[in-house]
Amino acid sequence: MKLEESAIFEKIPIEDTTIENTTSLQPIISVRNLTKVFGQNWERALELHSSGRTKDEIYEETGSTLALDDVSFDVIPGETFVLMGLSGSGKSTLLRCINRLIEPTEGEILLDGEDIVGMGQEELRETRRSKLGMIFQSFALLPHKTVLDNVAFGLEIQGVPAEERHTKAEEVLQMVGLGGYGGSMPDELSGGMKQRVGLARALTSDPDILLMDEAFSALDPLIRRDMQDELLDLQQRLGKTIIFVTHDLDEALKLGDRIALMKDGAIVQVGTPEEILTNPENAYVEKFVADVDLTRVLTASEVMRRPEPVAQCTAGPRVALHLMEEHDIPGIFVITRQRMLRGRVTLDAAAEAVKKGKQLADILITDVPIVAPDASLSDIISLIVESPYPVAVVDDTGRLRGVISRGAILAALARKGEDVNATA
Ligand SMILES: Nc1ncnc2c1ncn2[C@@H]1O[C@H](COP(=O)(O)OP(=O)(O)OP(=O)(O)O)[C@@H](O)[C@H]1O
Repeated sequence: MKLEESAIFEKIPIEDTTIENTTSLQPIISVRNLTKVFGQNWERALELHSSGRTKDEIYEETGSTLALDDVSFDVIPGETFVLMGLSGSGKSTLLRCINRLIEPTEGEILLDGEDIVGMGQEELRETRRSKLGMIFQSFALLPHKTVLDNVAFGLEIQGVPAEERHTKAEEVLQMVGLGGYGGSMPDELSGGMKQRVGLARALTSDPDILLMDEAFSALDPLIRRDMQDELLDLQQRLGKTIIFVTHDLDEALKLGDRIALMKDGAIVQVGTPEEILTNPENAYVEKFVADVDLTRVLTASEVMRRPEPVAQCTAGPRVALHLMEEHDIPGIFVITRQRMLRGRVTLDAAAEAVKKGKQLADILITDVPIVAPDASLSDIISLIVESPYPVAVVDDTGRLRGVISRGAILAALARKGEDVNATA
């Protein structure tokens, strides 16, 4: 009898929580065949490229650098899309082409269907202002202005009156956890706080898209982790589309709904963190992800068993006992009519209850450990190992999504390990 089978449930419609619904949405950004050559001799560089020369050969002959090589991808509204790759792979160039801080050599970048590459200066300025916010690694704060004025600077340039822009700036400072710091000067702040100011500044004009270039790379590891959590939280609250550049795989796996891995100016794979890890499309990706600790990537929802039948708490001990005997299992979870998890009943306790005429409620074990579907395995593994019973995975509306036992963890790790090895 397997421990993970000790839960039976009524058929609960399982809603897939992946981004499957969003794939039918129109992309907010579509990059098509984007190429960037730095240097005068770009036409010759492109000729050499189409005749099969490498980036280094092209540079040797022309002095020009092929920084982006026919890049195409879509970004879906509300997702965090991470551009990841080693130094020099073209991440920053790609990000800066999106707001045209760098002019692409060839290709299209559609923002909500409009090609930013073809825009004139006025239209470009308006698009940048209303749709795009940028956050830099170096914070790029104005040292002689207060935090409030730094945050309000974009609005000041647009001619927004002082009172209105300060009210807005104060509001976004609150949003990033810096309420009350408006009067401080940038050099009075820690690195993490400075980057919060950078984030606030980008949010003042309420852009749809945030472009973040190695935004947390200059921060100490602990502060960096805090900022990543803060960004995930903000993202959940505000639903912005984020394009996030990083060379750090852990950061990419933590923040990305999808990740594009870049090499020599080209995208070598786009996929969810799980896809990149468990299904690397080529040897380069495989090598890139070889040392990843799977427990930090897998979440509770990927390891849990999806529940099948449920015992309602109105059912009584006789029904519970019947279900357990019928399915040859030692225990069941019990839920209310609203599908909230109430607790767990063991076979022995149910038999006892029937004998003594007790009710189901009298024998419920209610301190069943509960974890959230998106909890990482590394955070919950000790809880699961120490729990005498399977742990319940419950979403934030209280719905029981599944159960995890010790065996399920080992099975999931073995499965993922096999998947990774099978592609080797
Ligand atoms: N202004 C420039 N002039 C000439 N070459 C450039 C320029 N900016 C970038 N490059 C070159 O383009 C290529 C891609 O650089 P890019 O900065 O986009 O890479 P990256 O992946 O962001 O790396 P890093 O993390 O080091 O910034 C590199 O070969 C780089 O040397």
